[in-house]
Amino acid sequence: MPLRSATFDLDGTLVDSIPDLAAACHAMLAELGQPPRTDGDVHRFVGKGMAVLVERCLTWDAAPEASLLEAGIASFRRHYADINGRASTVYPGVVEGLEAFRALGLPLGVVTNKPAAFTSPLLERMGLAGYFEVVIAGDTLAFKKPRPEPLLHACALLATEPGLNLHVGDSLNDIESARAAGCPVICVPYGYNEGRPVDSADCDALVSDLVAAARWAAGA
Ligand SMILES: O=C(O)COP(=O)(O)O
Repeated sequence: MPLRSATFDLDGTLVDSIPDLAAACHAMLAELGQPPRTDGDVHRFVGKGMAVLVERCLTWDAAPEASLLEAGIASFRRHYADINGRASTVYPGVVEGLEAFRALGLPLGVVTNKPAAFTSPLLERMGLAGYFEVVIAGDTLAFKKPRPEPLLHACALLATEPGLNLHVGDSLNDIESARAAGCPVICVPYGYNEGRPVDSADCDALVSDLVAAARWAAGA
């Protein structure tokens, strides 16, 4: 059966947001007088939403105290609101790929673990907002990827069945969420997978970029 819609992960799939996420982490840690992290650490820590990113930055021998974590989240929010989109870039092939998906007549959505307060501003600043009919952020629902709910909600809003919605992501969070929701899922290899290379065995296909993803969708 031909596909009826497609959804996309944001960080690591559409946009390389590590420079801004890392800058906000550096500013937060400095403000709280905590040991610094490298950009490489932040690259490994991104994936399960903002609170987990901050918690991982603050975890050395043990998890941070609740009050420190709370202060870290508040500080990160303030800094990232300022920085979000400044040094982030759209990956090569994304605009051409989204145009190709659109040419297939598929309505498109974003399903990200990024909080809503940062998702729409980033899509706007990157010039991508107009491609998407539906945006499900990390705090739109009570559950994030790898739970299936965000993708199921996107499918309902896109008026499609999960089995006919292709999800395109960069990580095991995307793959597990799609598998649990019953969506076909393909991955790009250039994003963030919490420090591991994404494995072609786990998804329906590993494609070099979104142009190749649209070619795969056309043949599905
Ligand atoms: O905010 C995160 O942790 C990751 O966001 P993503 O789901 O767009 O990769």
